[in-house]
Amino acid sequence: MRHPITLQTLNERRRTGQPFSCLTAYDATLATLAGNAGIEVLLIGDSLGMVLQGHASTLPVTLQDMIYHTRCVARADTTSLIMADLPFMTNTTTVQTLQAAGQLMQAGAHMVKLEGEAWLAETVTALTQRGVPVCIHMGLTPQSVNALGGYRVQGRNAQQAEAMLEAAKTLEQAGAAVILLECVPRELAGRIRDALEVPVIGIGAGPDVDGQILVMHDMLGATTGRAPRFVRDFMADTGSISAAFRAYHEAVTTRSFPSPEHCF
Ligand SMILES: Nc1nc(=O)c2c([nH]1)NC[C@@H]1CN(c3ccc(C(=O)N[C@@H](CCC(=O)O)C(=O)O)cc3)CN21
Ligand SMILES: CC(C)C(=O)C(=O)O
Ligand SMILES: [Mg+2]
Repeated sequence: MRHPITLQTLNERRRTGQPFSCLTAYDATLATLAGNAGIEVLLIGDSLGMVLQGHASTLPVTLQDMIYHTRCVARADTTSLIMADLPFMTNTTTVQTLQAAGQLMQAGAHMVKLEGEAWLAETVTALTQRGVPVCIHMGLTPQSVNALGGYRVQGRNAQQAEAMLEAAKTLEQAGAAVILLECVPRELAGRIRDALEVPVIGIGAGPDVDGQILVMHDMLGATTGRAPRFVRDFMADTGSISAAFRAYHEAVTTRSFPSPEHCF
């Protein structure tokens, strides 16, 4: 029997300096192929609002949408760790967040991911106390695209960088099991990683973190419009979906992805 990937696996990878790979997945077939290629973490991302549903942002995605896709991925024949995003505005109170997270866990997630910063500390503790491991998504948080004024790199000035570092420490103290950093300067991501004990996953955050994640469609070359700078098309030099997944896993675990052109 194959051993499942757990939080303990990710902690061990962090401790031994062996990066792990993560990918979004929204359906059972591609989740199975990604798991077979060795991808350690499968995220049911609310990016599905854009890549599956055709919306211009992730805001229209509902909890029911996330539950449906989590069920689909959870039926995959895989030992990967399954993480599910809490969609926009399902975190207005701690009670609401607990209920929404409970539904995602019952749909088959092993942990949940929430976008936000230090103001989430109390909610993180409440989830953790009830047996729901939490990943906090910081930096560019796409559910706040209207407040941020676009999909822009975050933490570029010293004051913002210090605030993000302090928030990450607060959230770790509150019980966060994993931190995910999106679109932050490479140097800041490395500093945050070194200040924490939990695994740090990056997307557009450079190589000095413990894991990497991409949206599956992007790494298969299926981006419509201009791809973000941090994307590499692994289909271009492989030619099959399974080979692209294997190439991505290999590039992440050997730290050949991301390279400087994918960083800020
Ligand atoms: N297909 C897809 N890929 C993603 O990575 C993704 C989604 N959809 N949907 C939800 C969010 C939106 N994301 C995005 C979208 C665009 C940029 C982007 O174009 N960023 C600029 C940075 C500009 C700057 O401040 O320097 C870039 O050039 O990469 C980044 C993240 C990440 N997520
Ligand atoms: C880009 C990743 C980190 C995400 O949150 C998503 O796919 O929704
Ligand atoms: Mg998301």
